[in-house]
Amino acid sequence: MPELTPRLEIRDLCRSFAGVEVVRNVSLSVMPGQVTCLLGPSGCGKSTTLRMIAGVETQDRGSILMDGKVLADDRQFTPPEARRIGLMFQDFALFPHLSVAENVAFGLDGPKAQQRARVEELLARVEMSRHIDNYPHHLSGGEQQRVALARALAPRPRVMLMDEPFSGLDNRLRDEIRDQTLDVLKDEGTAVLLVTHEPDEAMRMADEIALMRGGEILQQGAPYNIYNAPRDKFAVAFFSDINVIRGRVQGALTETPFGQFLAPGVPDGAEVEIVIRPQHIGIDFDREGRGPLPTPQQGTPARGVVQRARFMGNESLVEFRMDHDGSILRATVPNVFLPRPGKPLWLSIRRDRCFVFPVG
Ligand SMILES: Nc1ncnc2c1ncn2[C@@H]1O[C@H](COP(=O)(O)OP(=O)(O)OP(=O)(O)O)[C@@H](O)[C@H]1O
Repeated sequence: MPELTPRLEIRDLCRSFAGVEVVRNVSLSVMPGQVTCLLGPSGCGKSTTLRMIAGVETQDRGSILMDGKVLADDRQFTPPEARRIGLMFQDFALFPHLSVAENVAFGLDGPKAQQRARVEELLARVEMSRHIDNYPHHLSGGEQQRVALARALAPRPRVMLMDEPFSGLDNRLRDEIRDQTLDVLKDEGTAVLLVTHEPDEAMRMADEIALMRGGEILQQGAPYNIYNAPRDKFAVAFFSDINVIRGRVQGALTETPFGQFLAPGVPDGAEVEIVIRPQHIGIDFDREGRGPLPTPQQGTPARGVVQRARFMGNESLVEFRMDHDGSILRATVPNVFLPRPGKPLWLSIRRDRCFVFPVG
């Protein structure tokens, strides 16, 4: 039988500071063993949401449940230490005067031998057994982070809350520690709510992403769905650079220099924005002033002149000034191709990879 009760559920959580509502009707649930990322720009209310779940901040309205039981609502309040929630924050430092083993055992009670067994088990999981008797100042940042993970997991929390836990680590190390952390969390079956402002981190870690803006959840779903079926321009732009082409709708279609785009359900005369990621703009050569023939998949190509081309390693980012209106469009192309400024090329837009949104 699948487990149907969410490990963590929050319903209509609200919180204001000085009359400004910074978290508005936030609802989500996390199943055991699932990682949900609260993703959004700085100040959108992610940490406040996490703090309310941890119990270090109280909500104005809404409820927080664990395994179907109320932890906090307008009548009840379970104190933080009784919530069985683990915390891992970027600046959640280890205790400097305690050894690695003592740090990990800090939240444990029960017989010493049992505590020691749990400490050894977790340190082995995070590959830190050889540092068991060392002190935090002997460890690198990544090693400290692994011990912090072991410490947070030691009392077997039902839910783990993580606020930008990897942002103090350099890029290469961060990927490694993220993957390892994820493996350990999955093994333990903990439900994880992770706050980040980095889309790459959310895509890498999350089973579900809750994209936040201005205190509200704008869109929630599997990373694949959020990336490929974004609700609006903000949701597209949060994950990558975007190009925007404007058009006006007539008969559920909008006419542009790149051909027609479908705009189903948009009334005649309304303005739409066609949003396209740089990697989904196709490029073709100029053949004496002519480009490739139109196709249903790519529409009509339009000509632009290379303004700048930057080599980025795996790909090059090429900036074009379009002949038809002087606007700038950006395309990424495989790094084998680095066109010179001044070169005319033809750009086309993949119909299955662009998004058409009504303006306003
Ligand atoms: N204790 C507080 N008193 C007053 N305002 C607060 C308090 N805590 C948070 N805020 C405000 O609430 C808003 C949301 O803050 P929050 O820290 O939740 O955002 P965030 O999305 O986590 O951002 P960041 O990634 O920068 O931490 C911000 O405008 C912040 O200044």
